Amino acid sequence: MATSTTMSHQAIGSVVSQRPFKASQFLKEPLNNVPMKFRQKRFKIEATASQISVVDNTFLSPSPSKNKPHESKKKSNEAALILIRHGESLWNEKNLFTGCVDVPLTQKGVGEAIEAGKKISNIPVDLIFTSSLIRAQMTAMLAMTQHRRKKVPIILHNESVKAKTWSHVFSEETRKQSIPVIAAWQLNERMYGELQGLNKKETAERYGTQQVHEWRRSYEIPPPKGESLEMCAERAVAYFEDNIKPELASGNNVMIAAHGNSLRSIIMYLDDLTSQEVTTLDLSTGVPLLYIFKEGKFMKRGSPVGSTEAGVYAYTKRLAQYREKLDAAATI
Ligand SMILES: O=C(O)[C@H](O)COP(=O)(O)O
Repeated sequence: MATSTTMSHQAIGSVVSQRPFKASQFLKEPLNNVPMKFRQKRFKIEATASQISVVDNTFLSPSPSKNKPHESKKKSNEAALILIRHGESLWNEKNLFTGCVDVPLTQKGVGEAIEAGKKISNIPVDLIFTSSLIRAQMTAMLAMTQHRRKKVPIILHNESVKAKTWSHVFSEETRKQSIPVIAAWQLNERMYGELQGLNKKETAERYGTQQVHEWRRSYEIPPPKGESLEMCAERAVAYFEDNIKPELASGNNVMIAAHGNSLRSIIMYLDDLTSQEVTTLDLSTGVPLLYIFKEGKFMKRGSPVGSTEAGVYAYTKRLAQYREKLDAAATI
């Protein structure tokens, strides 16, 4: 790995990962299931005895004394996974390379997040993962305002013992009506290096369209002093494997609100795309994608194709039942 790569990862880590975020129950699965391309350079993330899971919170557990909150949960044979790229940001609007610069949504982006929320309003969500960047967090929160289940998304603060203790919720009933939101820097946009803040069109005029296209869409080629998609995948896919997949395997339905490139790397992993195929994968802002995780496999159930909900997703039997329950509750 090039020196600049290592430095860029360290730089990101030192800024945003001062928090404890692992627990023994979520530490790595064997690497056997991880494709070779992600295996070799996988991040080594160690836990200390005092560290806790990203989801180690009593939200999903009836008893705060239990260390493994999910063990008591009835295992389901399938779980929904929703991926959403954030809505338009102020720098998307200005056509600037953004990367890890923390820029909020435009008004259009707010609208896109709300529309995305309408499209997933009948899909169950037990847990939300976002990047540490505000545009992804705004998108997740705005989308959830549209959800028919009306649970309250609550950001977990596990960065220190005090932050965790002071944000504790003491009512089990209230916890049941909440959705834990876990913010993770590993889901951040790729670090765009020395392109951050530059205009995309002007950069293409200066360095050539082909060069800029390779920086933006190739798998291996990093932008100057930034992360290639491959480097972005090292942390985003490792985080997915270590923290999100076990939740899906436990039957928890998960939404991830993140970024064009961190999600491209995760989709490459889910769909088993080659480094060539991923070059043509481009995600629109604010468009949710649905996967079903079943028997260890991810099945893409589609993305919105029209404004009518029936055309949005191919429902599974379980999702259809969830939808029926929401309809029944609405008519009481
Ligand atoms: O960081 C950015 O500039 C965008 O969010 C993603 O940009 P890209 O489409 O150039 O990868």
